[in-house]
Amino acid sequence: MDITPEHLVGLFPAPTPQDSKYTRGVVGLITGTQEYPGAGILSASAAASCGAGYVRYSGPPEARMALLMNHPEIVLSARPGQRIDAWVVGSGFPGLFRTETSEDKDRGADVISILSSLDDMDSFAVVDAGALEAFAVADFEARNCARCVITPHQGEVERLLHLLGDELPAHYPQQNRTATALYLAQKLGCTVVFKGARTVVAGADGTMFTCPEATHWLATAGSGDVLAGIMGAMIALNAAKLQDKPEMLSQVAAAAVCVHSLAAGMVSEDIYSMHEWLHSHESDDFDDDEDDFEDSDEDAEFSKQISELRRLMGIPEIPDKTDASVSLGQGSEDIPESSDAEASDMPDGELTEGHQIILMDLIRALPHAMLILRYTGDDIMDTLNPQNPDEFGQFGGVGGYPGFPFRFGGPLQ
Ligand SMILES: NC(=O)C1=CN([C@@H]2O[C@H](COP(=O)(O)OP(=O)(O)OC[C@H]3O[C@@H](n4cnc5c(N)ncnc54)[C@H](O)[C@@H]3O)[C@@H](O)[C@H]2O)[C@@H](O)CC1
Ligand SMILES: Nc1ncnc2c1ncn2[C@@H]1O[C@H](COP(=O)(O)OP(=O)(O)O)[C@@H](O)[C@H]1O
Repeated sequence: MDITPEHLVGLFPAPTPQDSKYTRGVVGLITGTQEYPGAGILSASAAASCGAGYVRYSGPPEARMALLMNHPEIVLSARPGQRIDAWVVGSGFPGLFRTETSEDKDRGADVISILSSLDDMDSFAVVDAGALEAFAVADFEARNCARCVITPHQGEVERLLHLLGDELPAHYPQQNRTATALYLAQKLGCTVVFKGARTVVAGADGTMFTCPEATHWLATAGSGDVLAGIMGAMIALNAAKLQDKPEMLSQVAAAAVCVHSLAAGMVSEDIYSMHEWLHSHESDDFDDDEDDFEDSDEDAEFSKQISELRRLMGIPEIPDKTDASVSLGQGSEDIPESSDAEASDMPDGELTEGHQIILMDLIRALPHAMLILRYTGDDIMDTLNPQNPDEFGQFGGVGGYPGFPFRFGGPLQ
């Protein structure tokens, strides 16, 4: 099924008086190696910026130093046996046992140990990049696999199948990504996030989610590491729910893909598809009680945040199709020329209360995810408009977003 905006509702719970840093999701990351310290920085920054209550990190000294400078809230130790809701392992590992330093090799061994004890520790894991090898070397029990989300790209799917001494059955068309993801999910008994322009997510129980096609500006080194961190944080935030309903793991993984892709759309200003997606699924569930939003301070704050997000998303400009095609940047050439019939198909720029609730959830995660993507996305920005870098002046509002933390050297320009 398509993942819809409604699937994101409730996945970013706001803190309550009963909460502590431990109840708001503890993420542990073993990511980054001497060769790829950046993957550690990107994944851990993403996890810390996506609302997790507590982030612990283990990686090479360069990554630890950068994280200390930019995210002093991250604790620089993550080991087997610690109480962690969601692990993120493997980003920046060329392979668990093909790392260069003895420290990295020790961390590879830690990854195996962690993945082997997920069920005993009530933990979940996002298994990325080099850690995918664990499935070939360790004899995981099904109960542990069920707690894993693996995040391979095409090359890693092929490599993993090769390591497993397997190949796709002949009747699986090479290009059928959905069938491939499902095959792997059922073979390994885990959730598979098969990354690509249109990422597909398959649960071992046969659940399938297709995510909206992401902006192609995401095709840049490091964006998968950011996704792993966002996903770890979202799983940790929802760990209590997932203990009761483990079948939700594929939904949370797919929702993380959406947050990543929405943030990338905003960062690259390729926002037309995101806008369309948010408007593509009307929800009747929220329309009944219009008084909910009236006459309260929360209402005022809510409206302020919604207006800000609408502004960032360019929503006010959408009703005028001509303006929209000018302002939305890459992808806007797909918007058809004006005609009454086509105009009626355009989003009308109005948000229903259902949409507003969804956006409220997104507001909690997106600005932070955007910042992380901005950090990885210097190349995106440079490539996007090499002639006129000042064009991004209009995006300066992002830097001034309420509560937006100015990390990594200040606001966006
Ligand atoms: N700054 C950093 O620290 C970066 C770290 N990275 C991490 O470093 C590790 C290795 O990344 P590399 O970029 O060296 O190699 P990859 O693991 O991305 O690629 C390994 C092999 O897979 C193939 N491949 C990659 N993407 C493919 C696709 N979409 N379809 C088909 N084949 C594909 C490549 O040709 C290559 O042979 C990964 O763990 C990754 O998480 C990368 O994210 C790059 C940036
Ligand atoms: N052409 C594309 N269009 C949209 N999204 C893409 C495209 N190519 C890659 N992506 C997304 O970018 C991310 C790349 O991750 P990955 O391949 O692991 O790269 P890296 O290891 O360098 O981080 C994934 O989330 C993937 O879905």
